[in-house]
Formats: sequence, structure tokens, C-alpha cells
Amino acid sequence: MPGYFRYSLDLLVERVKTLQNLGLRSVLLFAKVSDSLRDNKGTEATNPNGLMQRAIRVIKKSFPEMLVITDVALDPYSSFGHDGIVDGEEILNDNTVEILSKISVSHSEAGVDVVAPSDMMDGRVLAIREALDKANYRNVGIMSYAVKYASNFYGPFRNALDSAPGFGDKNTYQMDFRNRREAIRETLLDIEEGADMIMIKPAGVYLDIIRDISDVVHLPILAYQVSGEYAMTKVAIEKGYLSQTVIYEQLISIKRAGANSIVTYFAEEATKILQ
Ligand SMILES: NCC(=O)CCC(=O)O
Repeated sequence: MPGYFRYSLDLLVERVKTLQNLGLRSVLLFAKVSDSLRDNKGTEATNPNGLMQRAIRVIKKSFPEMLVITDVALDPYSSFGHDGIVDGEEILNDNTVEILSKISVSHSEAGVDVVAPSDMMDGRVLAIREALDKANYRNVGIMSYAVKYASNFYGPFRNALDSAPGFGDKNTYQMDFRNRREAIRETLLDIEEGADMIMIKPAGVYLDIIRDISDVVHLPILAYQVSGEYAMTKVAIEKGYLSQTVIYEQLISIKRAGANSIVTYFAEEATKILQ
């Protein structure tokens, strides 16, 4: 993924310091664990001393005011690269939801501010909310990936994390990009279950969906400009086909469509453009 790197914990502190100095106030963390730690149960994902848990502690210790959001999903921990527990060729929704709740509690024990389930299992927001409340983490928020399309734009991220599915695809739990109304249904369900913020993903070729949702939903709406959108633009700029100003135009159009916040790999560039 051009211009993007995996950070060890010592380098992570330097990286977050740079971002904070640029005026950024939140980070979204993803973990990359070694293949030997992957299984079909997400065991490593709940390790109190796992990479994600240590990363949360390191950041909150050095930058207590930085809002830390964590990815809650099985795919980086799954021997199959899927977001759920696999049985034959099936993804077991309810067993997965149970583990996602445990992962969320584990991240909360480490000090996370907001958990972000990105798996697209049904019923996970309610289960996570109940598990967090029961464990006394009532103030930990849930940013739900309510609308996540089975998109072809995730390629560079999956390469960076080695998290591409080992068999099949994610079409049985991620959404069909030909379907428009399902986005609203999924969003309203997640809100009813207790989501504090709604994520729509990808962003740039889903501006109509962002607009649809922002017309009916009055919670914070985030849009995720994903790795493929980033890589296309980055490479075109590097090759001189486009000027850097297209980044600003892309981000503004996502905002114009109705996003309150944008998750983007151009965050650092954006702070410079906006100065
Ligand atoms: N669960 C995280 C992702 O799928 C990221 C996608 C991307 O940036 O391409």
C-alpha cells in the first residue's frame, strides 16, 4: 500500500505524536499478527497482552487526549481470513458475535475509547453494548460499520494485512453494491441496537448512499475512504496524471454528501492542505 507502513509499538508513539502535532484528534487502529497466532476462534484477539491491547495502552499513556478507536473483527486473527468463525463453507454468525463482544471488552480493559466492529455480523451491536455495560464500560462508544459493501476497493489494505479470505469471498455478510435500500435498513437496525456512530464504506463511489443515510439519520455519520480509493489517487498523483488538489476535492465531496467525519489514509496530507 503506497506510503503506508506497519508500525511496531515504539515507532507507533512517534507516529501518533506527528499526527497529534498536525492537529489530528483520533486514530483508528488495526493489528497485524503473525500467522502462527491465527486460528478459527480469534483466540489471540482477546489476549490481554495482544498487539492491539498493548497498542491501546501505549497510545493512551502517551496521549491521553487522543481518541483511540479500534477495529473489532476476526479477519486479522482468522486462519481463514474471514470476519467470522468458519464451519465448512459457512460463517457462524452467532458464535462470532459472542467473540466480538469479548474482543470489545478486552479492548476496553486496555483503555479504548470507541470500538468499531467492522465484521457485518447480524446482532453484534446489541451484544457488544450489553457486554460492555455488564463489564462496566458504559462510556465506551460503538462506531458501527453499518454499511460495508463487498467492494473491490479493499485490495491494498488486505495486502498490507495479509487478510484476504483464504476461500470464497465476503459476499454473504458484506453488502451487495447493487442494493441501495439495504443500506438504510442496516443503519436503522444498528442504531436500534445501540450504535453511537455509523460508518459507511467505501466512500467515493457511494456518495449517493452517504446522502441517503444522512437524510434520515441524525447520529454522527462517518465515511471511510478505503485503501483502493487512496491507492488510485496516490499513484495518479505520483505519476503526475493528477495534481494533489484532487485529494481536497474528493474529501469535500464526501463531506458534501453528508459525512460528519472521514476516515482516510490521506489524513496527514489533508491537514497540510487545510492549513
Ligand atoms: N476492516 C478494515 C477494512 O476492511 C479496510 C478496508 C480498506 O481500507 O481498504
